[in-house]
Amino acid sequence: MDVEVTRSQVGGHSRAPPSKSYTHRAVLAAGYSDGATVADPLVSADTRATMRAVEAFGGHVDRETGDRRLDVEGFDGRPGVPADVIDCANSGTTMRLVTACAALADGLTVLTGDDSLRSRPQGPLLDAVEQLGGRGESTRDNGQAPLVVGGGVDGGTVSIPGDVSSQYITALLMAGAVTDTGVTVDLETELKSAPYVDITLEVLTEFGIEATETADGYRVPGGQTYDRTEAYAVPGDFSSMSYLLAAGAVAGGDDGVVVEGARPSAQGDSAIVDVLERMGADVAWDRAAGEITVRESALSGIEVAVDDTPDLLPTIAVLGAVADGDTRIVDCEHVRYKETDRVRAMATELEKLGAEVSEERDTLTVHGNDSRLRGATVAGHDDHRIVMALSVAGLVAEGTTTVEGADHVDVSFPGFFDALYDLGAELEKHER
Ligand SMILES: O=C(O)C1=C[C@@H](OP(=O)(O)O)[C@@H](O)[C@H](O)C1
Ligand SMILES: C=C(OP(=O)(O)O)C(=O)O
Repeated sequence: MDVEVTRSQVGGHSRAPPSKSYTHRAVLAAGYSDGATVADPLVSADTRATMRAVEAFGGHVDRETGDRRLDVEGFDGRPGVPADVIDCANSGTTMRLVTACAALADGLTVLTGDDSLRSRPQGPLLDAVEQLGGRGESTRDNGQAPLVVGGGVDGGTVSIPGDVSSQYITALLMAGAVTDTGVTVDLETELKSAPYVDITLEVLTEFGIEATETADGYRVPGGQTYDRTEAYAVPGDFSSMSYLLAAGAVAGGDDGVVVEGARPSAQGDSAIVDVLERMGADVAWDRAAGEITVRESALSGIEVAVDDTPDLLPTIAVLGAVADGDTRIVDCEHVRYKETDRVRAMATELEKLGAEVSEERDTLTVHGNDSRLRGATVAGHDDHRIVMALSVAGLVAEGTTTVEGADHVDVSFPGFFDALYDLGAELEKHER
């Protein structure tokens, strides 16, 4: 599907979808337990991949209750050996979290995914599994999926880089809790995307699991049991919210956009509020009500480090393309290891819309541009975040912007275009 977005104003209330990161963790934590309910989950292509994995390990996810609740029967600590390969589709989180889980099983698990996921780095996590005495192999011997994992690991100490993906640490902590001796993770380099490990620690606590930060990394004691009696409620997703908030800041008029479901949580991507404020946007977060209001404002370029918030890069790049002066997005090398190289993809596509952009390995600079963005046909790079960010740019670009491959929003925000349309955006979907 392609989507044509015509320059238009937006306004009104919109509800943030539930958090992808919390949903993945809650569904898998429920899988490790003897059963639990996840309330207000995100049901999207990525979280469905994690549900499939829980089922492959011997659990069951009852989706009959619809989008409001998932009743998960667990595989009760140790996963069974799957009867078939596990297809993680486009979801890096699923592949990493499931790799460490599969290392607990007595037999072998084969994990694969789509073209994008089969090109993302898994090597450091496979090494970690081997350091724990398990088997962690890439079938092509290139550190990428398909993977073969197993060996019934029982705990130990691993050294792992912190600057490729925090999901490796999340994976090891979640699996480590049910090993005999626990897992100590020593970080070889500074941790990027650190707030995602905070999300993990929060969810682990909610499922009765103890894990702590140490001087060199993290430690989870073994012999623990995942347990949750009350339904676990998933908060709203700040990465998804960033597109709605950016839409309000660039095209929201005087009334602006109000995003509901913005309850404070461990999500680092709530930094989007601060970024908007620093760029000069009229933005206010009522934390008690869980509502963020943003009105259209003249924006100025700033420097933003995205070491903790990689998923905000496409949104900030679009804000930078509309702002006066340069926006420098620094500390962004790890954003190249996502569904696509998002630094390169945003540079390429914003240039098609008339923005001036320069790219270094660790920095993306969007130069202030007096002339307006102009509508063009842009590629979505089979990446939900690129599609959503470019669609927001389409709200301000002169004329019409066609975003190709727009169906990829299903990965994290299936209702994205409906939400934008309901806010008043002029857009048309075209099946290819
Ligand atoms: O753990 C998570 O839920 C995530 C961690 C981040 O990845 P990295 O840790 O690989 O940067 C983030 O980009 C991804 O969207 C979700
Ligand atoms: C990178 C992302 O997710 P994952 O790593 O789970 O594919 C994302 O949602 O932007």
